[in-house]
Amino acid sequence: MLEKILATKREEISQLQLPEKQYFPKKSLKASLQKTSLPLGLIAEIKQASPSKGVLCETISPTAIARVYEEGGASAISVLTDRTYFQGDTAYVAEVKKTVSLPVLRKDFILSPLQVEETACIGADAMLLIAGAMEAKQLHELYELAYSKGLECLVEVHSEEELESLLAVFTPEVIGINNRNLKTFQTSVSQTEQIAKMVPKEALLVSESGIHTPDDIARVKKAGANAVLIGEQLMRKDDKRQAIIDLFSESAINQ
Ligand SMILES: O=C(O)c1ccccc1NCC(=O)[C@H](O)[C@H](O)COP(=O)(O)O
Repeated sequence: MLEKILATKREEISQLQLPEKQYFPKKSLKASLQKTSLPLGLIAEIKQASPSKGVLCETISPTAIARVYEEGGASAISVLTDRTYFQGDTAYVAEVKKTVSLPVLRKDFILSPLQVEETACIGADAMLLIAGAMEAKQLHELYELAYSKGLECLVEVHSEEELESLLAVFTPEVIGINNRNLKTFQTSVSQTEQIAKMVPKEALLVSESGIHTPDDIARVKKAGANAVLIGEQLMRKDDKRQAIIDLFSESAINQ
């Protein structure tokens, strides 16, 4: 699946024109995740559809969702900007930035320096880089370019091998372990439990995908995660604020 998405993305990049630059106060993803009021940091995701689950919500208001996520205690908002597979939009980033004071992570398949430029133009604070999408050396170049433009990166791995290749080149400040197998689409927090041991202590660790219960959160926290990235579980709920309260119930997580 990742190959199919990346092929579409390469096609889009060949047509990409930079939008007008949007200016917003910068917010640090890493700092915000470190000073959470919840038992661990929460990157709450705005995602209308996905390749694995199809359409999650017929219509969405990214600004209304972002406001509720902020009220619920999220540390950052992840905004899907890919249109083809996730029904996202690059315009959502600025809309969310105008609405909340949290850092905004642009979630897309970033493969080229031009997309890094675009990410800075649309007003994001941070962007995703996927280790499985390119060589570690190329990822490092995009990472350095992003930081030179004031953007932080969430660097995502799906396996021990990917993390090993990455660490041979550099140690990202924020590392995500994605619990979703991109071939089968199955998710399991045991991915985080397995790979977290290899994450250097100086990196901030985010467990991503397939987090649906307080027990999932308790397990990844115990494995060493500093934060979680949650999409579907929140997007499917009408009362997203209550959904955050239910997921992060202290007693369930700390038992
Ligand atoms: O969500 C998918 O189906 C998907 C398929 C292929 C590549 C990426 C995909 N998702 C991107 C994500 O990383 C998730 O949206 C994010 O981690 C949240 O996951 P979830 O809480 O399971 O919605």
